[in-house]
Amino acid sequence: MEKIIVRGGKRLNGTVKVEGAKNAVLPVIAATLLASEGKSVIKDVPALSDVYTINEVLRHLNTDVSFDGSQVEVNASRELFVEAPFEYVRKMRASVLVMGSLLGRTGKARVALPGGCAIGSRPIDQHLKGFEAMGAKVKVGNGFIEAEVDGKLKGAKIYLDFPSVGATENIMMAAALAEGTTVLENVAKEPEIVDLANFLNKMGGNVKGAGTGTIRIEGVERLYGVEHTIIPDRVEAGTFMCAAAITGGNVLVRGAVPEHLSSLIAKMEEMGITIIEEEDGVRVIGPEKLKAVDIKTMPHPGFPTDMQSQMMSLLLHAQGTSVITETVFENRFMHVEEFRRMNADIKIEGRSVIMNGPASLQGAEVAATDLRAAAALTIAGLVSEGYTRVTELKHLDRGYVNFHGKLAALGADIERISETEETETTINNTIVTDLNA
Ligand SMILES: CC(=O)N[C@H]1[C@@H](OP(=O)(O)OP(=O)(O)OC[C@H]2O[C@@H](n3ccc(=O)[nH]c3=O)[C@H](O)[C@@H]2O)O[C@H](CO)[C@@H](O)[C@@H]1O
Ligand SMILES: C=C(OP(=O)(O)O)C(=O)O
Repeated sequence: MEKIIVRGGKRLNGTVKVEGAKNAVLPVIAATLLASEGKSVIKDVPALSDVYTINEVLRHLNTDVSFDGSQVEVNASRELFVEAPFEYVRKMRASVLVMGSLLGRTGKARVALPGGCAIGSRPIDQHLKGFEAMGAKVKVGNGFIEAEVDGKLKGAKIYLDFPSVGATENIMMAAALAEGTTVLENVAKEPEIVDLANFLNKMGGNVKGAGTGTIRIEGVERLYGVEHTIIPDRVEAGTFMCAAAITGGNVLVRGAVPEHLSSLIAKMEEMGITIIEEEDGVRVIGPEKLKAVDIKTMPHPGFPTDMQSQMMSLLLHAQGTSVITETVFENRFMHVEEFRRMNADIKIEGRSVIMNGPASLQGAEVAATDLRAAAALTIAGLVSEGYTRVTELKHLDRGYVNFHGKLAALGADIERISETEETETTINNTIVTDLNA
């Protein structure tokens, strides 16, 4: 097992470059299944475990997929298999995103039921409602969801009960090859939805309105493999912005797109952090003291739930009482107990967390409960007394490429080691005193 060891007290300075967005690349790779002719070439793909998983799912569906660490190429021109088994869906819930493409292209999909996860129960009823409205018969049994349509899916008017990102994407992909027009209302407006729509349109699709509350998809006969570059990861960018700010540092987050980060930037400015939009990214200059603020997570353009735990680290370090209310997922506070292990003054009340800062954070061994918690605990470690060890890094690797390396390049005192290395270091008595501090 590996862990990150970080010693607090260093200011971050310099430039960090963000990768392509995990939450954009996963649906785009799923959408390559729609191309019955030609090869899809996807650029700026981050080397994340989730990308390896979705590539495996596609290979299992009878496509040829190559990945050189930054570019994915998919040839989906052969007849597709239609089943995504539990071994993939268990590893990564976003595997359900192949359902819309499979249904649109072949008229059939069989995907293992995703089940709950550490941040909530995460049902997919809105995805299925959309497929049914387009004429698919949906059956759930033996741990699988099966959807099938006689002939082709038919365009329909679909209203989502909640602007679900995954449901919007899955239905867009299914509708791209349906007969007629689909009008999808109350949809998610995230930048990743716009990236998917751009990809579908390049493939020969006809998708309008992505980024607004209503998306209109005119089904087409056929889609083709094309080249596409993934948008920068706004959550990775936001994570480094928090890391820079908490240390009172001065960091240029290269590739960060300010329009994708407007709610985070607004909150950071309220906290007294200087944000400068530069030509190639966003510069963050942390103040000596951070001001407390309240935050409520919401669908885009509201404050993103995927930045909630990193912001919690920052607010624990701020002067005064802050409240974070989580409205997107019903159980995304598992990291609160881990922050308590670091001496945080923090309590949960219903869907809110109340923090009294500034906490005198202390290094401790803490376990990541999801990918953003892994980053958040590391960020808290940057300003904690002594050493913080973050374990369960399989979560971190789902969403961050070389996280510790990028922080180290900015001046953090941080390394990633295996358990055995720590024992050896301890035996060699190099940092043993500090590690036990
Ligand atoms: C791979 C990817 O892009 N993941 C992102 C995506 O997840 P994901 O697409 O799973 O998130 P959704 O927007 O679908 O989920 C938001 C809320 O809607 C609920 N819901 C969703 C679908 C449904 O059919 N029924 C239902 O009740 C969920 O349980 C959750 O409470 O958007 C989330 C919300 O911004 C982000 O945190 C994730 O990082
Ligand atoms: C919750 C997240 O991702 P996923 O939907 O893939 O679990 C995330 O990226 O923070």
